[in-house]
Amino acid sequence: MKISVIGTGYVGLVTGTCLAETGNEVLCVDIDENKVKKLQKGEVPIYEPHLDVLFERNIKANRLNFTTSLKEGLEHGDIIFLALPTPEDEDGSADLKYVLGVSDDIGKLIESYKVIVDKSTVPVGTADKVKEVISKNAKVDFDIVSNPEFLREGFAVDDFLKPERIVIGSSSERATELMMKLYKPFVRSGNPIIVMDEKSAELTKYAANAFLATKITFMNEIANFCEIVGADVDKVRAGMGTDSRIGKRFLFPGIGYGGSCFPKDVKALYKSGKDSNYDFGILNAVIKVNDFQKKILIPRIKAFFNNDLKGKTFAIWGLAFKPETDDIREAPALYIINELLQLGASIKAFDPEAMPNVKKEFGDKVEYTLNKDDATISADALIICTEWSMFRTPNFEKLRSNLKHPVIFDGRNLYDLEEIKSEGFYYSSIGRKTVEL
Ligand SMILES: NC(=O)C1=CN([C@@H]2O[C@H](COP(=O)(O)OP(=O)(O)OC[C@H]3O[C@@H](n4cnc5c(N)ncnc54)[C@H](O)[C@@H]3O)[C@@H](O)[C@H]2O)C=CC1
Ligand SMILES: O=C(O)[C@H]1O[C@H](OP(=O)(O)OP(=O)(O)OC[C@H]2O[C@@H](n3ccc(=O)[nH]c3=O)[C@H](O)[C@@H]2O)[C@H](O)[C@@H](O)[C@@H]1O
Repeated sequence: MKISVIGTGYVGLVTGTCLAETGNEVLCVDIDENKVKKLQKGEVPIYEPHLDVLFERNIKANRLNFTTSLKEGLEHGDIIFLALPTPEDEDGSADLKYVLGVSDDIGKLIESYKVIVDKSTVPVGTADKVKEVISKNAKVDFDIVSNPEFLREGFAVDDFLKPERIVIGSSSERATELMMKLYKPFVRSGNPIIVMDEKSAELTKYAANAFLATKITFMNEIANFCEIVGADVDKVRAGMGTDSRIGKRFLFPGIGYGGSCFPKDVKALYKSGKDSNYDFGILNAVIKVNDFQKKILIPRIKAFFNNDLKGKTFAIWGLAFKPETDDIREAPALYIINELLQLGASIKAFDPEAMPNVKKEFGDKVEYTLNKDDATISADALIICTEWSMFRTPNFEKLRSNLKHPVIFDGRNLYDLEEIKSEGFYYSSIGRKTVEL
């Protein structure tokens, strides 16, 4: 089939590449000329495991192409995916200017029947708005489909190629049929394509993200309470997660959820509720707790150093909002770095993928090191913000000799308490007893 994807961010690029992989002819459109030039040369602008291999294969097969021309994109595809940003607006709602702006152009440019598929995360009612905007100028038939994307960064290719489910919101038989045909190769494993109305599809996406963010936040509060009463959250997690109604996944406490989606989507759903005179009390609490959790290590670090961080140096391991990505949007590490810099401390940071992105934001205010060990040389303490595998088994002897004090603040609970005690570290983690020196 002939497919166009408008927007070559995370979702657009993965969607375009994976749809080309199943034999479709894909043309991706982006407004960013530099990005398109790089993509045309075969450069993948994001770090995402396995994407490069698929990308190269499909470019070589001439099934995957890029342009800056929306007109060209609309001429090419029978199905047009919108993978445009829906960032947080000032009042917390999802900003629809990209989606509705492109829709307006689509209305003016389409010359034959098209299925316009919204893959961006958008509030309930957006499909109707898109339809209205396109209808203003369109001289031909078109259908709107809401097809939210559930991929996780770091596992995006696998999630797209082998989805647990595909949600299609459509009220047109013709469009639904085309979408079913397009997605057939992706559901060989028997996982379902769930067809519903557009509004339910739009809400499914927000409900899924908000539920997962709530699950994490609930565990963060349980972890905080564990510390107060002397329980161990790892044990509580194991005890809870084995109940299949609860499940083991997304129960890991830490320094708050980050990323390009959970923070903005929870806020957008809360705001949608408010706009409909519904007070999502639970989401309000999730937002507040997560803001608190992101900085939970700061008072501990201050207390350890007698409230005087001026002139102290901290090593930070992990800057990305989670492992296997270079994405730093809403990463807890950024909040911690900001606070520490304001308190007069210096930072030596290491992340296997995200350092160039952090450099764009913090410039030379942060020192970036070539490897994890260099970050710890002469630092007063180590702070762990992202659970990259390479941080799980450090050479503790080297770490002790590099650091000025054998002190670790771990926002991701990487180490066993007994082991770290026998290695002679002060160790503060989340929801577990502090190991004293
Ligand atoms: N990043 C993720 O893991 C996931 C994101 N989503 C949702 O998907 C949507 C897109 O997210 P990302 O891919 O992360 O966005 P992104 O911000 O990484 O990329 C968006 C792309 O759209 C391009 N763009 C902006 N205006 C344009 C225009 N007028 N014409 C053509 N291109 C234009 C930008 O240049 C950029 O390359 C959002 O609604 C997001 O919530 C959904 C699931 C996963
Ligand atoms: O809409 C989106 O963009 C996507 O948002 C999330 O995916 P992603 O943001 O890539 O990352 P997650 O793996 O969900 O992690 C989000 C945050 O939660 C944190 N987290 C996750 C799991 C956990 O147990 N504990 C925890 O603190 C992570 O560290 C990270 O900061 C969802 O998992 C995807 O299904 C969804 O498509």
